[in-house]
Amino acid sequence: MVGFGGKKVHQMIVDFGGSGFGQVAIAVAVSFLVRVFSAPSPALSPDNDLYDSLENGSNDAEAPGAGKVTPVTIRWSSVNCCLYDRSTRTVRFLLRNMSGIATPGRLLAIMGPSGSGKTTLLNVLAGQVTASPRMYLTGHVEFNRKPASKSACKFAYVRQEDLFFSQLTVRETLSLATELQLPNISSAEERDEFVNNLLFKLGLVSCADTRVGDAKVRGISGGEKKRLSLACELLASPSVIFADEPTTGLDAFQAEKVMETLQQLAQDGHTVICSIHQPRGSVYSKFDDIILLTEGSLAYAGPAHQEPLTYFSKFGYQCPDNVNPAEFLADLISIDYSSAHSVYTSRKRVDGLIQSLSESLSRIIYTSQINVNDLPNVNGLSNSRKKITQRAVRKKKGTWWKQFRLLLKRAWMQASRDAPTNKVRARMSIASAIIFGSVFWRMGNSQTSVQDRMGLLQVTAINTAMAALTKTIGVFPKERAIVDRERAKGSYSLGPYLFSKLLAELPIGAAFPLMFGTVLYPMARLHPTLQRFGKFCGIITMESFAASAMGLTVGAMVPTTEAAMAVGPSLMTVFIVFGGYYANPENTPIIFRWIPNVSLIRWAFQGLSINEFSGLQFDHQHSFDIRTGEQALERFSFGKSRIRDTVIAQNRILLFWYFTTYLLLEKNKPKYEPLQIPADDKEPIIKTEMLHSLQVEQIVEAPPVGQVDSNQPPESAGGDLVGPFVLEGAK
Ligand SMILES: Nc1ncnc2c1ncn2[C@@H]1O[C@H](COP(=O)(O)OP(=O)(O)OP(=O)(O)O)[C@@H](O)[C@H]1O
Repeated sequence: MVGFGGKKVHQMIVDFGGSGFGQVAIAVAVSFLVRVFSAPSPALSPDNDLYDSLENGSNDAEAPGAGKVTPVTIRWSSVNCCLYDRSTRTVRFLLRNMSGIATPGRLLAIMGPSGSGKTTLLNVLAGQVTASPRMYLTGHVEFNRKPASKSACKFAYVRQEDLFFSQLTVRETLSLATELQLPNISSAEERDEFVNNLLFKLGLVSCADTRVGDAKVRGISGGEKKRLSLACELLASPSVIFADEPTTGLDAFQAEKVMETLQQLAQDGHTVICSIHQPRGSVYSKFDDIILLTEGSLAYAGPAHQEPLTYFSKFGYQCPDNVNPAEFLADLISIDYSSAHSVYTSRKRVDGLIQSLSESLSRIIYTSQINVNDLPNVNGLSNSRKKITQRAVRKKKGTWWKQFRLLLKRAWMQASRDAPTNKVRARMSIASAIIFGSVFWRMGNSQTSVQDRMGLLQVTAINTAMAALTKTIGVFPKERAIVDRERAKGSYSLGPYLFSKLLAELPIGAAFPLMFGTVLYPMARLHPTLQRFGKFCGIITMESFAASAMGLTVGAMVPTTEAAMAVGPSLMTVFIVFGGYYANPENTPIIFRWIPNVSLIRWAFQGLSINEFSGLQFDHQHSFDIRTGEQALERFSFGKSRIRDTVIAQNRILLFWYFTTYLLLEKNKPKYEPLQIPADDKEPIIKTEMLHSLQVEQIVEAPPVGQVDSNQPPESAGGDLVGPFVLEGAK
């Protein structure tokens, strides 16, 4: 049997496990530690096949950091995405009969009004449609003529929301991401050169040493954040780059810079697909191909520039001179909701365009072939990068310790540099100590001081726990989104992440309870010895960490900060009620009697009480008066307890919450909807369970394609259609 601190493990279990909870906590803690200390676990990847295959690598794909860009052509056809609405019992088509192609070396923009399905299409192509029982996805998506589920190519997905650790500089962000994702670049010089090249390529040199920043502290600009997102995604040398509305929220200059970067990446051999709402003229001119979407259907797909204008002019829609083509196209495919008449006419126009395109797509003319040999096969990241990549890069993640070291460094930078948050926490700790100290000013040894002391120790336990809990749930859901993204890339495992987080936050997390104790202790004149003061601070520090760990669990359980803010304090209220002061468990129904054993407030209160009351003498007049601190402890059923019990219990609780966080993060990792192969390409399939609850006529299509008045000129355009699509390979 393994010895632990001079004791046998089984003996410790017996010691801890006086209660059932003790044994369960030991069991989960041991399995947690076993898991955490075991060899690095495989990267966690989303549950879809495409992602799995990307993660596992294949013959075609290079290992991370390989630097070579394998040219990838993406084709998709008959893609339908339906959403079932239980309340109205209708099915809505978010995407209807989508087909298209994206080729290496070209920048494809998906344009359309808000809600037209741009992000949904991008997600389908990236295999990242969030799984939902109400969603159904059918169609074919191929990467280099292999079904997406079987192909293996590396792709990057730059999402609308840029998420970073706000206290790191641009260079530090990239450097740490490089170390985590490309552990085989071991020399610091090589890594620096690699990062410098990325900074140069993405136009981030001028802000390389600026902190990313957040809402509290201004950092780099929105455009620079977007380019930093791109730089982080480029580390893995992706063949395909998806960018969801990369210009949203940026001014015209920044938007242009971002689009210039994407254009450059396309010219370097990547297949670049971005969604964009309504670009200005100079941005539009950078697109090689465009897809126009309206209400989930295709209105145009093919080359950009003049071609769409020529195409629509055949239906009588001429783009006036000096009008931004992107604005003209956006207006053409939008429904005008300003009046009933405008809705009618614009819908008729849009339906006609959709109908015309769906007819012409069945006769697609493949006018050009992309010769992949003409494309640069290395994405221009400099000779050093090529040099680095010529080495066989086999390993995907660093060792457990390397991951731990890097994550610890990052967590420490984030925690120690966050001056605004730390200042607020310090002020709050001191302010609450002053308030409590003023209320319980210089307590004496009278009989009434027994109650005062108990009250003060209880509010101290509650205040410490609430402060730590709210701080954690305020920031963790956002951090979790970053961690989910990084883990999906296979950068690291959960064990080193959680461990490094705990360790990095120890010194700073301990500072605030210490400040609180230093101010409160003399003000309230608690048990006046240095040793008791040390124990007081130790107990509340430990409680603060246990409450933080509980905050992590709440943050991992619910999707947003708002939800966490609702759940966390409610859960804590239960522990407050059973905190040792308000309710005596022996008087509560038997089903609640276990709660005090898991209440971090109760354990803190118990420890603080023992620390305070042991050895105290009280003034007394009557025989029933409390004479000693020990008698006071007896009244609260703490007579036989020791401070050691608190220490053990708080550690047990902390481990329990960390373990639960681990499980929840594993369980709640993003899951994606698989793409079903349609039985009949012409008809979208609807999940059987949806059909069971539907009348056929209740299937609503958005938009109703083909209900067009044949007398109207644009919709009647017939045999002379220009096949707007340029697809590779067919003749
Ligand atoms: N998981 C989902 N559940 C419910 N509705 C959804 C879901 N995904 C997409 N939708 C709906 O599908 C439509 C298309 O959404 P999508 O985000 O693809 O549009 P978009 O063109 O990217 O819009 P925007 O330009 O405003 O970002 C929207 O009406 C959206 O509400």
